[in-house]
Amino acid sequence: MTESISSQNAIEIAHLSKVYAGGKKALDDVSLNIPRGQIFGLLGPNGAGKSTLINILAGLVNKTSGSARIWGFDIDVNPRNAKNSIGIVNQEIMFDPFFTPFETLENQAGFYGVPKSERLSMELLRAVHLEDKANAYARTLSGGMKRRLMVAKAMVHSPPILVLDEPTAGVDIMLRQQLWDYVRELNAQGVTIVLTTHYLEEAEELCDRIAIINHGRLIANKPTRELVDMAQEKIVIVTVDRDGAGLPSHPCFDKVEQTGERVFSITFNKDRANAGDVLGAVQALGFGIVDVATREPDLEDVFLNLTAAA
Ligand SMILES: Nc1ncnc2c1ncn2[C@@H]1O[C@H](COP(=O)(O)OP(=O)(O)OP(=O)(O)O)[C@@H](O)[C@H]1O
Repeated sequence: MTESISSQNAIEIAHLSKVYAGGKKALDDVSLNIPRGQIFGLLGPNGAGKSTLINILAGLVNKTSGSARIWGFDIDVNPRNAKNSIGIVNQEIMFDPFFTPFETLENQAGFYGVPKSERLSMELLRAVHLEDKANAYARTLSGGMKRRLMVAKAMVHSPPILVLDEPTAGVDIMLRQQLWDYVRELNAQGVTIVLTTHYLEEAEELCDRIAIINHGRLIANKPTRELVDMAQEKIVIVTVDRDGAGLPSHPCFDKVEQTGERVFSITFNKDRANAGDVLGAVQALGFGIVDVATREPDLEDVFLNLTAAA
């Protein structure tokens, strides 16, 4: 494979648009660079366009306009090299149920032209904790096992980029953790990981950088920490010293919720007030404060704010 000389980016997407037959605009002028060596999260609500983007990179959907380069290879000019540079785990589970996991990986390696002596089928099965199922029929595997087999299948040609489209949907928590351990391990070995997930907590924990797509448009693309810091809302939870008909409104409060007996969860905007202002306001309304806790905003808050505003 001719090594690309172009840049430090694993994937470069410029002005990518997709209009499906029937007129649905699934991607609208998306430009996005995914740096090499990262775990990159692509988030967005249902129908935002994430799968369309990934399927264009996989060569499964034709773009309407724009360009994309994978490991420096333009998907139009050099489709074969582009395809060889990426392994994709789709949302749907796709393999022949009559082959064993070992045969499934061997067949896939053959499809990519990997010589027999260079195949890694058993190593891959071991890595995804399926070595004891190597010779079972794939149709007898559980949902979580099938998904892990899909990940192994995407890695048979040792691509420098692994894309996981909702890889943990329907996978229980323990297996999800094992899958992420493997993904982290691959990343530590230098594989660039791109994943879409609905689990914001997971994205926050795993990803170096996160892009958010909404209605086919890119609405954010930042290091995870910066994105989380964008949350404008903060929450103070106060326990007051007496029963009342609830806390009256106050200019400092964006939202007040009673979450327990004498316990109120008060949301405020960190640009307009601080926790001291909020507590002062509670006291000024005639309540004594017995206890205080704060909750930091997380990615879910940012996500909801951004997608609601867009
Ligand atoms: N083959 C198709 N023909 C017409 N419209 C399509 C097709 N595939 C997807 N769409 C539409 O394009 C939009 C984007 O869909 P896409 O599957 O890319 O979103 P997504 O972000 O992956 O959603 P999800 O998280 O639910 O998988 C949706 O409105 C969808 O209905």
